[in-house]
Amino acid sequence: MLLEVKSLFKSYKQVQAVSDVSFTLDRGDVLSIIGPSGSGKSTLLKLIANLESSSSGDILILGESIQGLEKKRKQFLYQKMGFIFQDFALFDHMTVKENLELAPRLVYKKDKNELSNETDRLLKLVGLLDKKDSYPITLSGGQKQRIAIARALATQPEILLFDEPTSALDVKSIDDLVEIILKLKADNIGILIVTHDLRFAKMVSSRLLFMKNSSIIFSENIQNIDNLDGIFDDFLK
Ligand SMILES: Nc1ncnc2c1ncn2[C@@H]1O[C@H](COP(=O)(O)OP(=O)(O)OP(=O)(O)O)[C@@H](O)[C@H]1O
Repeated sequence: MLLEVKSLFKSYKQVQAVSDVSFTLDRGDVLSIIGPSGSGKSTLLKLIANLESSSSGDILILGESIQGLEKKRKQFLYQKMGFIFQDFALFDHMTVKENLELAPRLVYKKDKNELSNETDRLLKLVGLLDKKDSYPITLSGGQKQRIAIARALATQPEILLFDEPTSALDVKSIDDLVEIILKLKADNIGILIVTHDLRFAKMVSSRLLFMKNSSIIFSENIQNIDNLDGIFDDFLK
């Protein structure tokens, strides 16, 4: 199992943001967490990405609990996880190539040739090899996101986390994103997506988790969901 979330809780003073959330993510799974605003989706993603600490519960990466681990082992496990932020978080003063090569250069100490070959491979995967020497400011929202995906892949993660990936995209860019996610799924990467976008979730997911009032109230494999829109209408009531 790539990722296992066990009875996770998070509260902020009076607010219970995440209550008793459990699920698993396996290789080649695309899991979308859907829910109304304030239901706890972003908090859950932050807990998984180690950007916030939980009040209780456990997270296992590649079968290993992250609790009480020594720093190096924890770092190693978190390197298995790539995060694509809603605002993409690219470094504007660096070219696309420099953005992609920063982390692998620091983490894996690869030489220039190796880095350059890997950069070309990743940029081909996201269809943007011709933007290698461009600066992020010259790219469209959809292109920035594809670069953010390539950058996340540069450290060879097995799990990818996406926060609201379609929020800044036009229809064509969403179609491109769907294609990339399905390629990554076929490469056996486990993908967790937080989204409001049911149409998109339907196109990429193998399983949907519906979150409401800080808990997962319903989880179903996509092939078992016939009338998705009907379910969602009921769910939002
Ligand atoms: N840093 C914080 N301090 C206090 N309360 C917070 C904090 N972050 C989130 N919350 C609260 O936790 C609850 C869940 O918020 P969260 O952002 O996880 O929801 P969400 O489902 O991601 O919403 P949206 O779809 O609008 O982004 C909300 O009531 C929110 O106000």
